[in-house]
Amino acid sequence: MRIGTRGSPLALWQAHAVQAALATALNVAPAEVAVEVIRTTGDQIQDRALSEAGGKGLFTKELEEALLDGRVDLAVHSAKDVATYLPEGLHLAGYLPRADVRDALILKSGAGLADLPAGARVGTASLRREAQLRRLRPDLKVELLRGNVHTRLARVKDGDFDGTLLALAGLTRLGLAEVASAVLATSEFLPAVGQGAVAIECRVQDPATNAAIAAIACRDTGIALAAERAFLTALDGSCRTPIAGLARVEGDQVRLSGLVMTPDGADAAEASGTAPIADAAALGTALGTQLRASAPARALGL
Ligand SMILES: NCc1[nH]cc(CCC(=O)O)c1CC(=O)O
Repeated sequence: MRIGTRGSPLALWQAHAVQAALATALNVAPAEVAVEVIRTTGDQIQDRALSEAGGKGLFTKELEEALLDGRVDLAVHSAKDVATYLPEGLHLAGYLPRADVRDALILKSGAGLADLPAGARVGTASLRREAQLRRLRPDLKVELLRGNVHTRLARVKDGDFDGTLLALAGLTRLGLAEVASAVLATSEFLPAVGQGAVAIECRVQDPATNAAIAAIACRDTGIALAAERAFLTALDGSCRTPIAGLARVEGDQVRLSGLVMTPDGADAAEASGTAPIADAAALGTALGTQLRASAPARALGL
C-alpha cells in the first residue's frame, strides 16, 4: 500500500501517523506501507493568498492525480484543506481521531488578544481568521502571512508581525505547542471546517484500501466531518467567503455550529443545531441552507 502526501513537516507527520496506524491494523512492518512525497501547486505558491491563486484544491490536486493514476493508494490531507467537491472516483474514506480543534494565538509579547495594542500587526493567510480578528479587534492591522508553520513563527519572532494565529493541532504535531501565547475558545473563535482532523482519501473502487482505512477510522470524527462538510457544501462558499464550522458528537446526537462573515468581520450570521448522528449530513445541509438565506449577501460574495 502506498500513501501519497505533501512534503511539509506537518503533512509528513500526518502521513506517518496514518502509516503507523495502518501497519498496526494490517499487522505488517511500517516499511511495508510506503510514504511517497508529491509536490503540489500550493507548495510552490508563496507570494499570494491561496484564495487568489485558485483556492483549496491547490494542496490536493497533484495527490488526487496520483490516486487516479494508481501511483498511490491513499492520500493523507489536513481535512481543512480538502475541497468541497472531490474528483469523480475518489472519496474521503475515513479520518484519524481528531486533535484539538482550536486556534492558537502566537504573540511576540503578551498573553492574549487583549494584550495587543491598537494598530498591532497580525499576520494570517486565512480569510476566516482575518474576519474573526477584525470582528473582535477592528483596531488591529491584519496582513497577509503565508508559508509553513515554521516560516510563520519565524516572521513573528523576527518582529515582522506582532502576532499570528495557527491551529493548535498543527503546532502540537510539530512539537511546538508551547509557542502558543493563548488558545482561543471555540465560542470566541470558531475553527475552520475540518480543523484538527486528518482525512484519508482513496479510490471508491478499491475494496482492499477502503477496508484498511475503515479499520483505523475514527467514527465520531467521521460523523462530525459529515456534518461540517455538508454545511460547507450547502453554503457553496467560495474560497473568498470567510466560513467557520464545528460539529461534535454528544452521545447519540451531533451538534453543529456555523458562522459566515463578511471579510471585514462587520457582519456575521450564525446558526447551530442538533440532530441524531445518522442525520449528521442532513443537519449540515439544513444549517448551511439556513445561513445562506440569512447571511449578509456581501459575506457570500453575492
Ligand atoms: N491551511 C494550512 C493548514 N492545514 C492544516 C493546518 C493545521 C492542522 C489542522 O488543522 O489539522 C494548517 C496550518 C494552520 O492553519 O495553522
